Amino acid sequence: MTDLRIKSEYGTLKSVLMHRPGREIDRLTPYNKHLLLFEDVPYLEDMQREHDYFRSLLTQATGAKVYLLHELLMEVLLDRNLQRLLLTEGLKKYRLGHLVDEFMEKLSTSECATALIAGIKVHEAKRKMKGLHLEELLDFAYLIPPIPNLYFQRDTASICPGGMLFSSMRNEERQREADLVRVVFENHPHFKGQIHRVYPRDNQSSPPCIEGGDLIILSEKAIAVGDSERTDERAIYHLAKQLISEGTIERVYKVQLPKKRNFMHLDTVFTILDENLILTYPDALEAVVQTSVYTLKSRDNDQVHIKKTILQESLADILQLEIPHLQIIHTGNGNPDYALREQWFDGANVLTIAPRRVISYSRNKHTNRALRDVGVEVLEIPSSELSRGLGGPRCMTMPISRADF
Ligand SMILES: NC(=[NH2+])NCCC[C@H](N)C(=O)O
Repeated sequence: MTDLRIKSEYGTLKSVLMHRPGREIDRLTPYNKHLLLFEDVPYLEDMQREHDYFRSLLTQATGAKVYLLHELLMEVLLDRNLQRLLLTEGLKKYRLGHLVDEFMEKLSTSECATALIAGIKVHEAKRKMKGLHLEELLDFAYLIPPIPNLYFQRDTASICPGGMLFSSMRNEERQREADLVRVVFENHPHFKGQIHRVYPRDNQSSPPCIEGGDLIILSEKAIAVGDSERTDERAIYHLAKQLISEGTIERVYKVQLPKKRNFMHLDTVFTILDENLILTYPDALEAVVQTSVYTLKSRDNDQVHIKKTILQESLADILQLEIPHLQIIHTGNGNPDYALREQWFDGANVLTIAPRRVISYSRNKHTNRALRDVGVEVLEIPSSELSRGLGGPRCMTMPISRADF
C-alpha cells in the first residue's frame, strides 16, 4: 500500500475529507462567538443546505469521493480504547476525566460522536445518563465543549508531496478537531498504514503550532508555509528539516504574515489554480513582512543540517521564480474596494478541483468575473451562512488524493 501524498494544489480531486456542520453550530451565541472564532451566529439549517450543495457540486464535477468526518469517527469509536481516549481528551478541559467510564457505559456510539463534536452540557448529560453525579455543576455548563470550526477541515491536517502533517492548533478550542482527525487517519481501516507522518515527528504533548491552512504546495519539490497568526516559526523549521532530510522536498518557503485575523492563514492570501496560475488578494501579498527559504546545508551520514536564507525579493517575485510563466489574478477584479469586501468572505480562498476549475462563493462576484475572464471555470456555491465562520471553499476541504497532473 502506498502512502497518502499529494503533489499539487490543482490535480483533479480524487478524494477529500469534509465535515457537514451539525449541532455544534447551534452552540454559538453572541457571547461565545469570538472565543470560538466566529464572526456571527449562523442559522444551521441553511448552513447545512449550503454545505450539501457544495458537496454534491464537488462530487458531480469531479467524481471525487467525499469522506465525511462524522461517519469516519463513528466507525473509529467502535474501538473502545479509542473511544476512551477521545472522551478523556474531551472531558479534560474541565477536569472531568473521572466521568469517562460512566460516559462509555451509558452513551451509544452515535451519542458519543455527537458529544465529542457538539459538546455536551450538564442538563443533557443528566437526561441521557441517569444516575450521573453532577449535583455541584450548573445545568448549562459544558462537560465537553463544542468544536464549531470542525467544518474547516483544511486546518486540521495537510497532505503534501512528503507525507501527512497533523496540525497543532493555536487555539485550544480547535485542538480537539485536529485530535479527532489524527485518530481517524491513524486508525480507520481506509487510511491506517497509509500515513507517512511528517509532523509532529515524535509524540510530544504540545508541539509548536502549525495549521493546515498555512501550507501550500508550490511544486513537487517546494512548499510555502505561512508564518502567521496560527503557525510558529519553530514548527516550520521542524517540518522543513523533516521534509528536506527525507529528500522529497528541497525548498520550504516561510512566508511571514502580519499576525492579523484577516490574513490568518496563507490560504487567505493566495491559492493555486493551475500549474502557472494563482489567485491572490493584492493587499495581503503586499503585506507580507518577509520571505525566507529553508534548504539543505549539509548531509553527513545520518546528520542533516538545513539553512535559512532571507530573501530580498517580494513574494510575487519569488512565486514567479518558483512557478515558471506564472500569471497572477487579483481578487476584486482590480477594484480595491471590491477586493476588500470580498476578502471578508475569503475571495482568494477558492477550492481548485482540477486545473483551471474552481469552486467559489457566489457572493464574490467580482473575483469570479476576473477568474472567468482568464478562462477559469468557476462553479458557484451559496454562502450566506457558511461564510460567517470566516473561511472559504478551500478551508472547508482537506484533499486526500489528487490526480498527479
Ligand atoms: N484555512 C483557513 N483559512 N481557515 C479558516 C478558519 C476559520 C476559523 N473560524 C478560524 O478562525 O480558525
